[in-house]
Amino acid sequence: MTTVEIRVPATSANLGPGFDALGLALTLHDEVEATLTGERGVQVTVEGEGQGEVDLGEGHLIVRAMRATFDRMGVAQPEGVRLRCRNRIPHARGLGSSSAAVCAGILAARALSGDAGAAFSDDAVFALATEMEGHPDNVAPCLSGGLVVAWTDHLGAPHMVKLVPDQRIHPVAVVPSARLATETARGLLPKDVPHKDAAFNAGRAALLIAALTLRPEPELLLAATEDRLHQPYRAPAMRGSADLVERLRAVGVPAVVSGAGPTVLAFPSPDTQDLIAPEVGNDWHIQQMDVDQVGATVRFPETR
Ligand SMILES: Nc1ncnc2c1ncn2[C@@H]1O[C@H](COP(=O)(O)OP(=O)(O)O)[C@@H](O)[C@H]1O
Ligand SMILES: N[C@@H](CCOP(=O)(O)O)C(=O)O
Repeated sequence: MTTVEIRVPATSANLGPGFDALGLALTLHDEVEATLTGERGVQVTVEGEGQGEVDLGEGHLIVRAMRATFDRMGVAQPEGVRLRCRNRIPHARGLGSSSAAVCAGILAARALSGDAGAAFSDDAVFALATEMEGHPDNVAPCLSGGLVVAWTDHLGAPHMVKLVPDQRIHPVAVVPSARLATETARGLLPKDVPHKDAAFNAGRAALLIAALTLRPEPELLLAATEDRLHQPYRAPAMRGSADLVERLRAVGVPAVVSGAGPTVLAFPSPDTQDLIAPEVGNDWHIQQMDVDQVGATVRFPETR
């Protein structure tokens, strides 16, 4: 039996104006222990988020990502796979749970594949994860940590540049009990947007990089986190999140919808961090985070 332990972070995509382009890795992690058992069949146990909800067989997202990776590497599918999942990233809240699961499966399969795994590059991992999950703005920070600019070239290949946010950036996630599937939220977007809104977002996204890495002052972050490309169109499906973003911004706390929502991500300063709780209702959970600078990790446990 060979076992590998994978740790993958939550991610917040878009960050307001950086729709499908910017993402931040957060210090909230899922842990997966993956074992090739040598016996036939798939065994999955889940503790925490998704327990009692996700498929425990071949339909489990991590199993599917492992299978896709063995196929892509040209490695025979193993007889048996056992997964022990300890999940902390809430599902369907805009914190990149599906991206974390896909990255965990691909990294596990690579680590368990000897020479074929060693030949499977980090770029190949990034490409397969993006192909499976669809959002390089989640996948890239999940794999690399930090603040990431991600894009896809004319051939469809994803690329990333990792940046280090200023040490004064301490994101706060405000997570509702309500869920919204990313696919549903994407369905609300229009086919075309006005040119002036695209220009508005281009300027704000560029400013956001400057504000997050060099000048994390509240006034700059407030301007830099404005968005006209996705949040307004998705607001009817997450009225509570849209209202909370508006209330937080009104009291001077830069706030955005995290990913496709409905979690709200805020960037308070030491002066404004106490202003968040009074704006938040009972069925929301406030989680103080930090930026995960490391990204996904792979570790072989010591054999006894
Ligand atoms: N750790 C996991 N194990 C199995 N399935 C998962 C895991 N994380 C996410 N998923 C699947 O992905 C779905 C959420 O994906 P999605 O709608 O893209 O939201 P999110 O913003 O959380 O990524 C879950 O409902 C579940 O089916
Ligand atoms: N850019 C994507 C990001 C989706 O992130 P998720 O964490 O909600 O899956 C989008 O906005 O659709």
